[in-house]
Amino acid sequence: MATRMDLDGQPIKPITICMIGAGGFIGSHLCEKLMSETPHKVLALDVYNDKIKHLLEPDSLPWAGRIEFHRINIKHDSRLEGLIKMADLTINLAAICTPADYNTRPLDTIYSNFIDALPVVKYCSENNKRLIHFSTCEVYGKTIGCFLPKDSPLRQDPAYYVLKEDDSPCIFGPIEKQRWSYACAKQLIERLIYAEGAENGLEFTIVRPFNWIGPRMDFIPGIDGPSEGVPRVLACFSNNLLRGEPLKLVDGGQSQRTFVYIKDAIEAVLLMIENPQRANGHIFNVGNPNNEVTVRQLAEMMTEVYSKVSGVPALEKPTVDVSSKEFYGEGYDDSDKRIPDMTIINKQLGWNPKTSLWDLLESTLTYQHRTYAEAIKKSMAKPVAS
Ligand SMILES: NC(=O)c1ccc[n+]([C@@H]2O[C@H](COP(=O)([O-])OP(=O)(O)OC[C@H]3O[C@@H](n4cnc5c(N)ncnc54)[C@H](O)[C@@H]3O)[C@@H](O)[C@H]2O)c1
Ligand SMILES: O=c1ccn([C@@H]2O[C@H](COP(=O)(O)OP(=O)(O)O[C@H]3OC[C@@H](O)[C@H](O)[C@H]3O)[C@@H](O)[C@H]2O)c(=O)[nH]1
Repeated sequence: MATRMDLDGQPIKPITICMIGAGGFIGSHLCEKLMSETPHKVLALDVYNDKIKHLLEPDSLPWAGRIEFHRINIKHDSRLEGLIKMADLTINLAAICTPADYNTRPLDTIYSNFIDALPVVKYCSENNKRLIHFSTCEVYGKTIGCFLPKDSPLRQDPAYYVLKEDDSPCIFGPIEKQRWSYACAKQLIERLIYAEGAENGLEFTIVRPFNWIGPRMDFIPGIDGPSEGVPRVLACFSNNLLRGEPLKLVDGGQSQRTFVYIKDAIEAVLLMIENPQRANGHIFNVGNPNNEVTVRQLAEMMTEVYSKVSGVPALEKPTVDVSSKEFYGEGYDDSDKRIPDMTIINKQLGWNPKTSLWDLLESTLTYQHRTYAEAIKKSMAKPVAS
């Protein structure tokens, strides 16, 4: 492998990375990238490893010996500090991060996103280890614009909706809207990491992902996850399409999101890993401001793309409305609009997303169809036990 150079033309030394939550959606793509394109070593920590099995076996893989899986629940495992000490850099991805859990399992959500992340921050700070922590775009909460009258022309002004790391406020709903338990826990851990940097010199980078999507995201209920489970929107809509059911639009599907292809976003993370002098002390939005749609438009586009890649004609009525109370239960609330400002990541790392929403849906839904269509067909053919 040729020596890799950083953005300042300096050779990059191979490092050891302790990756917590390496078996999840983002972790699996990051491990794949690090193994196939870099000389770095990964200590992969998670309670599951299904999504990285293809990187761990067999022993003949070109990167054998550079990735080690440790089945660890960071809530209670004394091996955590030792593994952080063995590494040059820790990346913490571990979290409960599906909205269906925020209002129905608020305690688990708060513990997972704040309490369980505390020892990781502490061990990094005490042992002078660099930390890349995964936060979320949800820390911005709602836009200022959504509080303006519906017909206010200011709603069209980017100053009222574009989300900037060093400028935008974090606006959450009332405590009884437990949806915000996740955003609030993430905000507090960000503040703690920032304070460790300010008071104790911790070298940190905080990542705020804006709806990264692609293959291996979450699970398909009843196939590789619980039948009653509610994953994030990509997997919910994929599941509906695979089963030939209408896609459920929560509260009319009016909320807006920007989606970025996981493979584009992983490039940004690699730049952070390999350019510490440019990434340390920063909070980065990582998203694609050009890929904005309402959830309704996302449903329509996914329906069209799925029909193209699978050859299965779309339903006459491809969507159905459902209330958030019915779909998520009491205490749900929503972010209205999420457009990332890209100034800081552009300036520090020169990163820009590349893939259009149509293209990323085409490759992702091709993957979903290939991976799940047969299994769904079989499961639907089975008689239901009475
Ligand atoms: N995917 C996105 O668009 C997105 C958006 C915003 C924020 N994030 C953040 O990025 C991170 C990764 O997200 P993801 O999409 O890969 O989610 P994911 O659920 O696929 O991955 C999280 C992984 O952490 C592991 N984990 C959770 N608790 C653990 C524990 N106690 N001990 C060990 N492992 C544990 C899980 O088993 C899982 O494999 C999360 O912190 C999430 O909040 C993701
Ligand atoms: O079947 C569905 C699922 C979801 N939705 C809607 O689709 C939108 C997106 O839902 P997602 O499940 O992807 O989750 P959100 O974008 O709201 O939050 C996510 O954002 C950033 C991360 O921190 C987390 O991964 C998650 O909190 C929401 O408005 C939701 O109400 C539907 O209309 N139908």
